[in-house]
Amino acid sequence: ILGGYEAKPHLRPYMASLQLDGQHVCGGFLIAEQWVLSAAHCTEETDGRVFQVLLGAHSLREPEPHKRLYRVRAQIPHPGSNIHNNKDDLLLLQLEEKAELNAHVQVLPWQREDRDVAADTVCEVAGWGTISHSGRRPDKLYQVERPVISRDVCNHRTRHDGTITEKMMCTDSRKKDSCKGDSGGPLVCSGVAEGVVTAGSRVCGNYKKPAIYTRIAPYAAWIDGVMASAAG
Ligand SMILES: NCc1cccc(Nc2n[nH]c3ncnc(Nc4cccc(O)c4)c23)c1
Repeated sequence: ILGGYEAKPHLRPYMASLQLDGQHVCGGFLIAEQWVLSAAHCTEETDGRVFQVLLGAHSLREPEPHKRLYRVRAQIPHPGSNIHNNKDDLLLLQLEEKAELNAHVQVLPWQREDRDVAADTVCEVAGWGTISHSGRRPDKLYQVERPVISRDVCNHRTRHDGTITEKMMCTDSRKKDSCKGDSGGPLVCSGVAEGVVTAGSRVCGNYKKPAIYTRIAPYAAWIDGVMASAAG
């Protein structure tokens, strides 16, 4: 997160850190007791290894009472996701067991109504991604507020030049922005997850490249289907 600030500990109890060998790779969030939603691009450069999911954390390193690392039973990228574009950039992770819910570990409601969030709506994005252009990685969860910008503005030829589909949304990226390692985290508007951070052009903090999020509502049937089929 660039231009943000340290989050109040455990006020975002849905936040997940997707890790490999104890290293934070991507964000994610709890959408059901045994399911985390993240971004399919997070599995690139992992050469098929399975993540572990850290829940209940504020600090990545320090011991905290409700922090717990979960094994993943299955990683299911959206069938339409690929390495060449940002389309369908979603990843469902089934935990080996149901997460133990408490004040520090909670499910985040996600938007099922497929309607655009109005431009200028201020939403929040949080993560353990880089907090400087030099790539400094925080130990603690950071967050930043960002206004939604319209698809038309985001698709302007000087911005993302028509690549933003109706299954994506954008926020202003001037100075304050998501960045490397924040992919997979939720864009939260009025307490509801509306989008999932996707790296897009990978640029951070440049107003000419607004941040791109995969909208969740268009994928409700896929999410429900995967959770139902793997249940039990
Ligand atoms: N704001 C959009 C967004 C969301 C999520 C991730 C990303 N960026 C990145 N995703 N993956 C990456 N691998 C290497 N470098 C990257 N960006 C980077 C890193 C240091 C300085 C800087 O100015 C930009 C990214 C960008």
